Amino acid sequence: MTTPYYSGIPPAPTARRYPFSNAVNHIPRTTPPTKPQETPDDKIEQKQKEKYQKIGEPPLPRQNTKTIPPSPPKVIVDKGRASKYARVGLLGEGGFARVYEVVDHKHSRLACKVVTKTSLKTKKAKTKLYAEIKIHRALAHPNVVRFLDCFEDDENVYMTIELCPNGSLMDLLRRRKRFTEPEARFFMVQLLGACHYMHNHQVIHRDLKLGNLFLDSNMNIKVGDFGLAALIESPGERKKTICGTPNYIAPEVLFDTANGHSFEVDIWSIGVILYTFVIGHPPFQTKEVKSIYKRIRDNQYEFPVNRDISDDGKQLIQLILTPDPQERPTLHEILDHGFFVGGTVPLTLPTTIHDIIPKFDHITRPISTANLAKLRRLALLDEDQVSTISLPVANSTANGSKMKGNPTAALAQQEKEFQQAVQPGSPISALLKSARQPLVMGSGGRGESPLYRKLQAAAKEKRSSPLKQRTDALRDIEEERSGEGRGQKEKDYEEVRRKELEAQKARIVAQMAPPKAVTAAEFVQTLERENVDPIPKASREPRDKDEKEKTAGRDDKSGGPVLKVNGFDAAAETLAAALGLLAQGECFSDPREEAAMLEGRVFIASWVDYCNKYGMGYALTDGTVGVYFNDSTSLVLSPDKHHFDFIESRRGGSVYVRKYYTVDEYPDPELKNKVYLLKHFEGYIMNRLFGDYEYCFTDTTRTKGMAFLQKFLRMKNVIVFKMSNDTLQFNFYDHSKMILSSNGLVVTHIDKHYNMTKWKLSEIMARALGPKPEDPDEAKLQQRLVDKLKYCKEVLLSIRKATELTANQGEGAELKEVPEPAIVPRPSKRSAQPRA
Ligand SMILES: Nc1ncnc2c1ncn2[C@@H]1O[C@H](COP(=O)(O)OP(=O)(O)OP(=O)(O)O)[C@@H](O)[C@H]1O
Repeated sequence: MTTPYYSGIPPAPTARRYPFSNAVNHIPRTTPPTKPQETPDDKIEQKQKEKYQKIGEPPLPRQNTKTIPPSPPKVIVDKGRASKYARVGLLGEGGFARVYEVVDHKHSRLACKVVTKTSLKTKKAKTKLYAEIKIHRALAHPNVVRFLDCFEDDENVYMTIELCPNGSLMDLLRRRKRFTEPEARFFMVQLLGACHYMHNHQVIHRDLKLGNLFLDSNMNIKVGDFGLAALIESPGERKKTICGTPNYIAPEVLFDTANGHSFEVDIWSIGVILYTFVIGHPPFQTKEVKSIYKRIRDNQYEFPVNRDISDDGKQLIQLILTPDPQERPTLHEILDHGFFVGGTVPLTLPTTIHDIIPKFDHITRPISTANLAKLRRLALLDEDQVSTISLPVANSTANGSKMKGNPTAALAQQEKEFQQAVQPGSPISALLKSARQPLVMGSGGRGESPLYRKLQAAAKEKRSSPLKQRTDALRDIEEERSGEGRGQKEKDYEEVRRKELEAQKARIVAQMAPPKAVTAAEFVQTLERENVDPIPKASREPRDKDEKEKTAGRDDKSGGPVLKVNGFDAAAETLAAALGLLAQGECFSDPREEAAMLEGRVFIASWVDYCNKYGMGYALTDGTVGVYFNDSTSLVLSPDKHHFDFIESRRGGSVYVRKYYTVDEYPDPELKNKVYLLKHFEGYIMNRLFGDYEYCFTDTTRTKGMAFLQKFLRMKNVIVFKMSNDTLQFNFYDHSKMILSSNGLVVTHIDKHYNMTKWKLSEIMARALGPKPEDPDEAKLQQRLVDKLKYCKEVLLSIRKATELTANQGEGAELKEVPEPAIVPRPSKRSAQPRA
């Protein structure tokens, strides 16, 4: 960590984020002007720039000179292909482009990068665009943002690319502060896979950083932004351009300009990224760019003592952040490090990691080993083919004809076209035409570079591996070459995910469910046949004095704490306050919201109403299954299916007493029938109702104190559940749901297609007060959220009124006479049947 490899004073920071001068082999090596770009480092750099300007030092790498471009048309038309894209929302903005979500004629959601033609006047801007199209469109890997097409109209150039709806890892890190090591392993394997693919195809990314790692809908990494990427044309070729983002730049880029740099710069950035994942900020970060460079030169960084990082993790970071590029580990050496092979590796990550620190206690060592192997395969890490002539995909010209002649002639032709296309005044169409030509490389590959040798050695090792493994790999490579590979990989990925989830579900069901899934009618028949009449209609007599004393307020196997119940009032008041302010044009806010956002994960995922005989059964999102029996007692089975809590309400539902047992051992024989029913409910719900929703997970760490249903109430448009965790859930009969947690401060909305969004109440109110979103879907959702909140408030106020009227009449299903609120959010198009 403190071994300086480069000596001397760091050069004046003339390092500019050249987008392209060395990015493609046949592009001129002139120094383009600086490029405006937004990154998390910009603030620091801007300040630093001002300072340098005052003291007469050279400018910093990038400048912020942003102008707001006009919006592209609502319907973007690719005249050449007669395709249309409806613009539905702005995803983000860089220094170079604005990125929109668009929908094509097949209703596929894509991202569309829009660059205004007015910003493409300079040779530098044209060069960057050329590089981005040329290199990016030639790459096809499951962990690289897919480049789809590019076209122009009078105002703009458009690049359609794969949509990454979960933002970038920088956004995620900002929310989460840092990631757990299992998450870091998952992300790293995918990043290593993408990098392995790029390097095998002679591409150096040169700007790997959290802001350029995007997340698809399944939280898989997709490397994007190839504006600084470069091709290594001939063996041992070194790049000389100083480029990158300060925190992530390798020392040889800054301090060894004479020798230049190569693939190892990406490996350095991977080390910075790993450190950032687990520590929460980049290793060399300081307020001033100059001191970042100094720290990079001196290899000066440390592991904060208050961060819990494994020895393997530390060691791997130290190995990667080796100043001498030749000493850095290869991508495979990184993967084979103990950090990966000895640690917990999840196969997938849930989208809930945006807000919640995931737990991986259920992943055993053998599962981790299997997951790592699967992840490696899915990231194509075990394929070592080295491309020396041309990249795949770009094998036809813009007009569809095949590239003819030898590579040298083709290269010369491209160079000529490029030179003409980037001249000031030359039309953008000429640039695009040239950029869409297949990417042609000089012959020779990377035969003499150390990295190439290492890759060859790895490939040789692979060739000597067992026949089947080799055959599988070859088959995959074949698929990839035939153009179906990528689709197939994605299918494989989905398949693995599906199988994993099915296996998980099967494991749970196998433990407790009856051997055969029963239909609702069979279920009732079975109980009748076996003469089970487990639920006394009247509440059970209170336990004897001794038992009460033994159990009340205790938190051990036989007795639990007395729980106090909050009514519906708190949420009603919160909503009334927020909506009242909204009516007056003012915005609601509450300082507790931030912390409250971490709550609200556990709610009802599925339910079944057998109140005509036994009670209400339900499964929670964390894997808990409960039954709220007609006698107002409840049994809740833990997600590990081995423990249960028995809960009785006292004093008309104002307190609850909870006792903890295991399904094999409980003292009260009277519980036998209820446990029997609980198991049946569990089998029924898990087999037939419980879905593979993104918001569901299995919290096997919770073996007692599970959340439980306290009250429920059916109304014309909705069934309302009140949970013990201060959550109120409104399930509308069109299958949409509103979940109010932390007494209404956090609102979770699930639409009828099971898409979940989670909001602070103040966020919804602020949006309602702001301008109407351009995106019609977003505007619709915004209105719907406010309407539904109004409805929920009316329901809660009605309940309060009814409760006052029927005071002392009991709880839960007894509250039948609640008047229907006057306003109804949206009439249900489907039949008013609950899910059961
Ligand atoms: N494929 C994508 N899916 C979803 N959002 C994206 C995608 N690509 C980019 N974005 C969003 O758009 C923003 C700008 O994109 P990007 O960084 O590629 O633009 P740029 O102008 O080329 O950047 P730079 O200034 O680094 O050159 C990103 O920060 C991200 O929020």
